[in-house]
Amino acid sequence: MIARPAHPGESEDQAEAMDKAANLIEALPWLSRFHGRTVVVKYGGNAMVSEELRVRFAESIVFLYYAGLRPVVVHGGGPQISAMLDRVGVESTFTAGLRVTTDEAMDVVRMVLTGQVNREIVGLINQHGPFAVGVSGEDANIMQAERKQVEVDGELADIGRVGEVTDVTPGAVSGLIADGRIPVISSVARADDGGVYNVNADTAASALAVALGASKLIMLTDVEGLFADYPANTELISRLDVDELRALLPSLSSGMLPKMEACLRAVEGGVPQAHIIDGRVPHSLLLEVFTDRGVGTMVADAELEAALLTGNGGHLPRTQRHEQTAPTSGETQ
Ligand SMILES: Nc1ncnc2c1ncn2[C@@H]1O[C@H](COP(=O)(O)OP(=O)(O)O)[C@@H](O)[C@H]1O
Ligand SMILES: CC(=O)N[C@@H](CCC(=O)OP(=O)(O)O)C(=O)O
Repeated sequence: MIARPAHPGESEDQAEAMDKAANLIEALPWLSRFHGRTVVVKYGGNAMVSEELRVRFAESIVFLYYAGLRPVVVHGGGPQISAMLDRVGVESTFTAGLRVTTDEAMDVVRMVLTGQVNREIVGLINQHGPFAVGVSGEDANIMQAERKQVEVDGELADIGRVGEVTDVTPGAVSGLIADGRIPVISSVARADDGGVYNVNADTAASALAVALGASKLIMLTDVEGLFADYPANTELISRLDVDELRALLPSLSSGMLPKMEACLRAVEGGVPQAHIIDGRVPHSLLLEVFTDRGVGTMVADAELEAALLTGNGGHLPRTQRHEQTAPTSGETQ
């Protein structure tokens, strides 16, 4: 199928070939900008619900790798954990978008994330070559955590074995990257007392992106991006800066709260761009990295972003491509 009618004197085959070439060459400035850069990709459980999506995701990661970027995958698996908890008859609830994790539930979380989901992602990537190495956030003390305290209606609530990342030791991950591998990391961490903690995968990805000095954090989920006034209004917010995001945070709920907090922390921690994209769209990752329009919601720091793009002939379409700005918090709920 061709994207435009053939010009006079041009065959449909020629028109199709020209379109393909134009699509490829559109990637050139982005290839040059992100060559050799570390990109942390958070793969959410809702974006891995079909075999087709998982296979396409692995292809996108390998494409980034061959294109000269250094992808690091940090994955969740919330729906997969919930399904296993159901199967073994352990109840679980969520508070502020986080799973209340009993000791019993923690065993299941660890088994599903590190033993099942991690293995599957590694296996799919390695269909293309010996690239992916799976690790848990516990390995080599990559992620250390302490028990997280959450405030609910002005009171501190105990949500069990949920970890707040206190420290990231990225050496083992950097070593894998330097060895030409693609690290695939599950969001489980250990605390000083030796206890194992369940870390929200958005939070884990953000902490790793900061510690690795990543150029981008990209989170795949099951919506187009951040909606202005969910669920009443599903108008996509394409771009927002950290001040706009700070103002918006108190109005956010469920899964989007940890996600947007994670974006904020990443950008505050020096990552120039953090994105929420629709993981249900095959290869949305490639559309985000390699096309001028991008997709989803981008949180960016203008100064860091300009520095990231410096040295590329002053061509800054990425700062202009997300034209819509965020509403103020008063407009959102
Ligand atoms: N403002 C919002 N914009 C978009 N999605 C929202 C918003 N508020 C809550 N959500 C919910 O957040 C979900 C994504 O978070 P989550 O289920 O934790 O995904 P993942 O498993 O990918 O981390 C969406 O499916 C949607 O139901
Ligand atoms: C504390 C907490 O909520 N941990 C998450 C970890 C997995 C995760 O974050 O998975 P998604 O990215 O698919 O949501 C959980 O138990 O579901």
